[in-house]
Amino acid sequence: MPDDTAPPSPLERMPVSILTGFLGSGKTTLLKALLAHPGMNRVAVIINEFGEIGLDHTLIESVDEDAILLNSGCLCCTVRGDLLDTMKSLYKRRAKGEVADFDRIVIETTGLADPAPILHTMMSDGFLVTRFTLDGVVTVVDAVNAMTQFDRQFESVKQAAVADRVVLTKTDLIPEEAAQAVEQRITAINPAAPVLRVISGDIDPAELFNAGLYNPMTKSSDVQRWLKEEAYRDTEGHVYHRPGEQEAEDGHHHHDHGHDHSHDHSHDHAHGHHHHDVNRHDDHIRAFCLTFDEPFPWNKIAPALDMLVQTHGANLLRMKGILNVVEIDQPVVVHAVQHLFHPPAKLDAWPDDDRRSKLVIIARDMEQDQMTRIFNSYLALEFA
Ligand SMILES: Nc1nc2c(ncn2[C@@H]2O[C@H](COP(=O)(O)OP(=O)(O)OP(=O)(O)O)[C@@H](O)[C@H]2O)c(=O)[nH]1
Repeated sequence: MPDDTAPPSPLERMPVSILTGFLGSGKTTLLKALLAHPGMNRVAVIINEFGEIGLDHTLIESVDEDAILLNSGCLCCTVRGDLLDTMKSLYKRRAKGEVADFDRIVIETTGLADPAPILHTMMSDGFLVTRFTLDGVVTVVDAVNAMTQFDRQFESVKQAAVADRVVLTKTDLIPEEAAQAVEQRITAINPAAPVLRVISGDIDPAELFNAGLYNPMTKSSDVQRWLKEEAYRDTEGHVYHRPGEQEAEDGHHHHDHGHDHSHDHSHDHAHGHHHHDVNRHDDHIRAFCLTFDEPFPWNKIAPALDMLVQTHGANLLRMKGILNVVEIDQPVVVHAVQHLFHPPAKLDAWPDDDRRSKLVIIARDMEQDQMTRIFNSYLALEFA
């Protein structure tokens, strides 16, 4: 009996594109616009969400039922096994004709994801490497917030550094000189990647995809170091913020572990070291969902959200929500990225029977109960 999942010839390997970028940078907006192009109907999308509910799933209205939402945590850490399994199973089901045919996979990572482990997975798993080819990494950078993010969030620097293409969004919201300064900074991090200015996802998919084989040798040296670090971290599990780690004159980290961990991947998930890796990017980051049973009067919810963003914007990395508003028949969707609050938008219909308002928040140094208290106090305020 022929094996219909046998590896194809190298040139027939299926391209996989990684879409990454910091929280709220515009990945979903870009993907939604890309999927509307005629040539993009044979794409399988894998979306990962960070948090209790995958709100993006409801926000990407045009994704068909073959789109896949992994919802068990952050793609680069806890969902890693699932990602491999998902890609394998998708490939096999396609070969058997059980799912719609597709000829490309796009993986949209959570905004907090460190893409390096995903890249490493793609390059080191035997099944994947013989069936898929990593077409390229598209990193979406938000021109409004990029400078602050590069200063404060090392992940955003990593995301820019691994990019094959950088999509610079929201340049419509800042002066030209500011946009150029961001472009220069991205180019300094990643001299090889073209920086494409894209307003609200308006770009031809051909400019982003078919970027050629992903080759770590063409990346800047930092990326190579990170990938090696990832391979090392895979087997050790607790390397990254090791106390006592020294930065040597040659710029490399020295770890005083005294023996080589890089040879053995076989125990990768077999021991307990990975457990504390869950959402470890930053121990100060919390993702949670606030749920509200009763519809909000608009003159309560609008000022409360505004105050939240004004007073806690620096720690409010990302907020998005679906709101049930008394005066409005349709659900209202809100987004905030730190201090930047995007205009609320009405959805045509609720995604399901659940009519509760939900706010998904990714915050730094704020616990859910603290956020709930603050938000409730803002809701209780009387405005003239
Ligand atoms: N003005 C302007 N707004 C944009 C542009 N691109 C995206 N946005 C807005 O930015 C907000 C966040 O965009 P999303 O596409 O949800 O960002 P994301 O990267 O998917 O967010 P996460 O899934 O939370 O990581 C939305 O309100 C978009 O409408 C742009 O080029 N210009």
